[in-house]
Amino acid sequence: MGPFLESVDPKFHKYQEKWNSGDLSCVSVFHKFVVIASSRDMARKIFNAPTYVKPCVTDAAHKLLRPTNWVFLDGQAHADYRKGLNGLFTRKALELYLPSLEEVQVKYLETFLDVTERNGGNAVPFMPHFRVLMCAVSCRTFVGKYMPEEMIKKIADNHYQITAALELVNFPIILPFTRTWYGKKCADMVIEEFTKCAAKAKLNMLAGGKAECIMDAWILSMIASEEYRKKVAEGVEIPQKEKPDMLIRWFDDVEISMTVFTFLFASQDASSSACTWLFQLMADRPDILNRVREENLSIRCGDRDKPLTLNMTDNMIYTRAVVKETLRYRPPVIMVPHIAKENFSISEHYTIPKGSMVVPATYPSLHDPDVYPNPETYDPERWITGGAEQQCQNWLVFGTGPHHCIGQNYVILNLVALVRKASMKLKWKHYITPESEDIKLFATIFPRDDCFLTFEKRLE
Ligand code: HEM
Repeated sequence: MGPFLESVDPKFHKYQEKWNSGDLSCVSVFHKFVVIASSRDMARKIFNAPTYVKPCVTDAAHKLLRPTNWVFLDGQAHADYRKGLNGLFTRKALELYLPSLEEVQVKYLETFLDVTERNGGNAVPFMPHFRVLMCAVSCRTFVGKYMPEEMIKKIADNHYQITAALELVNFPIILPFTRTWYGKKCADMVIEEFTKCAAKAKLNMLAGGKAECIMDAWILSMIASEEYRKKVAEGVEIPQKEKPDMLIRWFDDVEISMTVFTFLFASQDASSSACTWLFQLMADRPDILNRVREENLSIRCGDRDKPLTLNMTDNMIYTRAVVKETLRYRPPVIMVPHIAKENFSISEHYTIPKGSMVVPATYPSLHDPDVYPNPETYDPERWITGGAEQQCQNWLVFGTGPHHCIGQNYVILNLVALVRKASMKLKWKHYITPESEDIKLFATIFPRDDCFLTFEKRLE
């Protein structure tokens, strides 16, 4: 029962103890045998062993995301489905979403001023506000303006319940009024909302509307594939250059909704975690924040309101280093649960039994002193003049192998754009408490005190 209670209320230092106990360690939780891999090589072996393991997120995820969801596909079926989604995260696609992303960031950053004012200038925990900001940015990027504004706060709040339902190992059936039960209700609500958005997006794209979000881009790609197939069936000669890059089938509204929901599900906690640490670290290190601000003013020739382009972000060397160092120093996803489909001989001495949960950890690789000297020091410079950029094997922030994070370029863009905008528009102060540096686990990691901040407008 002890390990089960620990998995319901996980403690970061308990995981650290496990990682430090050896490359592989194990624990029995309730009805599951769990193997934890802490070294870089063991973790990579698991991420790259699709014949033996598949991701299982957590027990409850199947119930919440629904068993037919694409993320539970395995092997070739997964690779094929994913190929149809890759186009939604290319440079060309990100360029489409960038103006809306910036617009939402500006709007929600301004609400931070109201929060401080409403609280009489006193610091309050900002983690919940960062969650709303990230939810708003994600929703606009994923489903555009098809979703009413008032739904955003509701979805952010509901998503919190979904995350709460995702203990590593849950009671096997959903009992009424438990966290899993509330989580399932919330997930169903979001899927229903996104289904309505898919229907609206189809109407808009079929009427020749301009693509502004992921749903639009995906539907345009479906339309292009349908038109191509129709022409081929009619015997029309089509030059190779007019053939769509990727031919995909027509997806119904619920399928679109469930897939886009996986993007929200995968991004909401991790992005909120990264955002919270980013604001905390920047407040604690004004020297670094000033450099970010100076870099951005120089790139936009002193015009704080010049719209952002991808070319500009390519030149934000220091700002990108700040984001990468934040993700290394406080990686939002510290482990990625998998399930063993077969007996898996992970080393000469040990075979993981079929049916076990197998959990590669990312944190130890990202804090390996041989690879990132002084790993407990937050030092963006290591990405510029140090050798951090070359240490690809240890960069497990977004996993690796067939299920590596599909949203990584998008989220780095989002964070770069955010810290850049905030550095030019706002000043913020961190009220350090004894728990500010403690790591709290809530699916991802957060400062235990939820980050007490105040914001004021930057006038110069
Ligand atoms: C800081 C933010 C994020 C972090 C740290 C993060 C991290 C991860 C990690 C560690 C995995 C597992 C990779 C593996 O098994 O090898 C993953 C998978 C995934 N992520 Fe992210 N992620 C972030 C943001 C996002 C965003 C914004 C999206 C959506 C746009 C997204 C979509 C996904 C999806 C769909 C998967 C599953 C991919 C598959 O199974 O093929 N993530 N992410």
